[in-house]
Amino acid sequence: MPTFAANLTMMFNEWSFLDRFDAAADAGFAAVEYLFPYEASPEAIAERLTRNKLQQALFNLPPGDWAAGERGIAALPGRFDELKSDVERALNYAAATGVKRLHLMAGLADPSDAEAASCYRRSVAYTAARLAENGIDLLIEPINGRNMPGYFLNHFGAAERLITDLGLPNLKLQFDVYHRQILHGDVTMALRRLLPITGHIQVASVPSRSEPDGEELNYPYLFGEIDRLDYRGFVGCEYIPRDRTLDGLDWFKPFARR
Ligand SMILES: O=C(O)C(=O)[C@@H](O)CO
Ligand SMILES: [Mg+2]
Repeated sequence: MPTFAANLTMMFNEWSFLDRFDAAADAGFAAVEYLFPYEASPEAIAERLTRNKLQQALFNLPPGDWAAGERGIAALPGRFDELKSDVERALNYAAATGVKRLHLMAGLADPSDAEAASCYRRSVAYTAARLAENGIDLLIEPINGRNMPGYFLNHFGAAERLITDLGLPNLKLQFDVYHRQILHGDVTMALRRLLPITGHIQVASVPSRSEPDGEELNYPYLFGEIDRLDYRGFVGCEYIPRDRTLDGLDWFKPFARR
């Protein structure tokens, strides 16, 4: 049975950020993820995790100036020093939360730009090495251009090539089924082939990015496939509830912690 992590950036928005931990645990989740922890203190997050016996599945390294439209800095020339201090900041939260995987966002840049490609490679290699010293995996995630126009890492093949080329044991793929379906389709065959390099899976319905309970993808089949593949990691529920979060959890009831 997959271990689902509630995505607290998208789900449980009826509560304040820290109260979402309690709400997710009350709803039966054993793990949580979110985009960014940085507006709360590491200690406050750690306290909520402990109080609710929750595992921290994932969060992202700092993404640059998100409010100004940045979506990561790894592929952006001239930002390497900032990236290095971002890695230390994320490691501080990782130590407090016990998370074992972090996602590095690439940023908005032309994937065919040689300078961006070289910056990205250097940033990924540096971050993976620094995280390895702390027993943490680094994830990279292809993101579709409808949700994030101009995002550098917009192809599963490009992510796979970089992971294979660098050959770093703690560099892995964040396989977001929603992005995969929009970018390329062929979800099941891709899961089978890419599972050995996959460090985290995320789910949402396509096209609405809401509960994984219908529309274009057959999630009961895909959850079964994830089990048949003997995937031992987390499945992040990175979806925007159609209405109130608790009203949309019928799909999750068979998996809830009791
Ligand atoms: O957008 C996604 O998909 C993610 O997983 C985020 O971490 C990046 O915005
Ligand atoms: Mg995702």
